[in-house]
Amino acid sequence: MIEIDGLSKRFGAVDAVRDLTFAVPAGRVTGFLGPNGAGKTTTLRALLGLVRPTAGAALIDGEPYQRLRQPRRVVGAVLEATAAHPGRRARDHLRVLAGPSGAGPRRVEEVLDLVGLREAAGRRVGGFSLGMRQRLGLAGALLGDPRVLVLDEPANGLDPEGMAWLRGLLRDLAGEGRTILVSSHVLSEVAQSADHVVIVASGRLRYAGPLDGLGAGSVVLARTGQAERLRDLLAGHGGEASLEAGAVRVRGMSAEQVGEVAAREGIVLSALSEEGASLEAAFLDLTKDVAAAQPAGAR
Ligand SMILES: Nc1ncnc2c1ncn2[C@@H]1O[C@H](COP(=O)(O)OP(=O)(O)OP(=O)(O)O)[C@@H](O)[C@H]1O
Repeated sequence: MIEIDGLSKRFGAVDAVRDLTFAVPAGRVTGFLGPNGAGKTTTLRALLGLVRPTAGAALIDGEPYQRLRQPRRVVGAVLEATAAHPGRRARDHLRVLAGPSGAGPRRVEEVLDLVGLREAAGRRVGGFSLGMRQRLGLAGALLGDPRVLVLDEPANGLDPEGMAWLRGLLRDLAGEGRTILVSSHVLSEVAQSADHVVIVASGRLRYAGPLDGLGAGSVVLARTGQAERLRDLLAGHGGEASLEAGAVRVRGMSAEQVGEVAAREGIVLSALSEEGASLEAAFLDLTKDVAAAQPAGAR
């Protein structure tokens, strides 16, 4: 179980993460999503004790990373796929890593099998493709057989077959009751394996919950000369309504319900439409103000 509790991190003038709170449940794959610069890597680094929070805490099984007794058995992480020495052979790289995690040579062979690198185990890492380095990083993270897995953009460099393999592996690992947090800036990448998502933008939380709750509820657009009045009425009926160029945009109500409220109140509608919100559209909607809000060169 991972808990991010009121986490903030400031780098000079940049608020990389602002008062972020969410939990990552065990037994599921959780996608950690947000556009570039949203604060995902900073959050993951705080979770692994690599960044000191300005405020708040990032906890694994109730403890900050520094206080875990056997950290490599509790959490496995891949933050950068290129961390291995290029001159070292894949198997040797894992054997060196295995030392501190207490894993023996047999475990090294097991993780090589798990990530599909057995054939390439005797080759130097410098000649590996990005996808192979991702697999090697994952093998290293799995050495200690950790209950919690934290992966930063693990799909980078994987071909479609590699992505399908990764999805299967993550699902299997979650099925064993592990806590799996996977970051990505592309929703479609995690949508097929994650059942839970956390979305951040500009360092702030935008959504945390089940993936199917994200696209749930389509958006209704009602065009009328009395947009402000309709908006206020709909808000009174539990709809989340906002004005948009002579129209009211509504979440949380069907087109039929919006039409009924308008008819009852004698408001004439010139158009009424309902857009089924796709996951991608919901994601873009939740993060849309970011590009405009972020000064050029902030990254
Ligand atoms: N060590 C640092 N020093 C200064 N600023 C930093 C540092 N690390 C991150 N930042 C800034 O904090 C913000 C959040 O960065 P972060 O890398 O956490 O985002 P991200 O969501 O992981 O983005 P990406 O998907 O591009 O990796 C960015 O504006 C970034 O420039």
